Amino acid sequence: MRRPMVAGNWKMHGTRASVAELIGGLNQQALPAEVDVAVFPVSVHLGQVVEGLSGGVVSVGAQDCAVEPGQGALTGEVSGEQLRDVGCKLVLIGHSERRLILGDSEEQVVRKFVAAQVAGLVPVLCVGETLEQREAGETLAVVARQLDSVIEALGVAALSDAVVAYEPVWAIGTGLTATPGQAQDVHAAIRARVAVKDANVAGALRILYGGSVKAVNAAELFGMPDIDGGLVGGASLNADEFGAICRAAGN
Ligand SMILES: O=C[C@H](O)COP(=O)(O)O
Repeated sequence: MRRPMVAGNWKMHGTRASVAELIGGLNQQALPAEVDVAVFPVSVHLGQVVEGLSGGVVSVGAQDCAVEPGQGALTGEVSGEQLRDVGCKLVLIGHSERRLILGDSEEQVVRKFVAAQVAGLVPVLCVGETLEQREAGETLAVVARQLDSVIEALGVAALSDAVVAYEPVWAIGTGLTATPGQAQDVHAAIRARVAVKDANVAGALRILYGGSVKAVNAAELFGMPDIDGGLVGGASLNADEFGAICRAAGN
């Protein structure tokens, strides 16, 4: 039985004041004990969020980490160890905005995945196709390639301490959500691909769906057999909405 997870990616949003308000709202939510809940603020707000979230019910993660471990001459980057040091438990790796806008290559994604695990962080590996790729019938091939980069470099066992997030790029921030059936098909394909290497790792692997998840569509998506929760962008900036999505994962 996989434990559901709901993760809120705050992306490049927030000021100290608005983050304080969001923390206050999150602390008032009744969150289901059977769901792992995490939020991913911008790095300059990590300390504030770690300190502000009471009771340790909500884990804190970072949106990216450096390809190199430890400390060194890498201007502008933050290492996995530094993220751990401020209280992070998880880190997003290979979000499509980093791949497509900021130029993260497959090689960098793998190096960041390694750096995260070396630092003791749980990597949340993001995969997903663009609209053009979906329309060309390439969805499963694209997702398989992104998954295989990690499996081929590190072995399938690396996924036993990781989470995968399927995020169709065309559904991110657009209000367009993959139907539960469309999402389930890709999630099942991801699990099957991992199962070819190791059925136990595949069975235990949590695969989150991301792309315009909201309180109104969360329960239906999370009700699919291979969807183990969500990676939520815009809707995670509203504590009440995010709380409702977390509760939908617990039902
Ligand atoms: O990381 C989160 C995803 O990019 C989804 O964002 P969204 O919920 O705003 O569509």
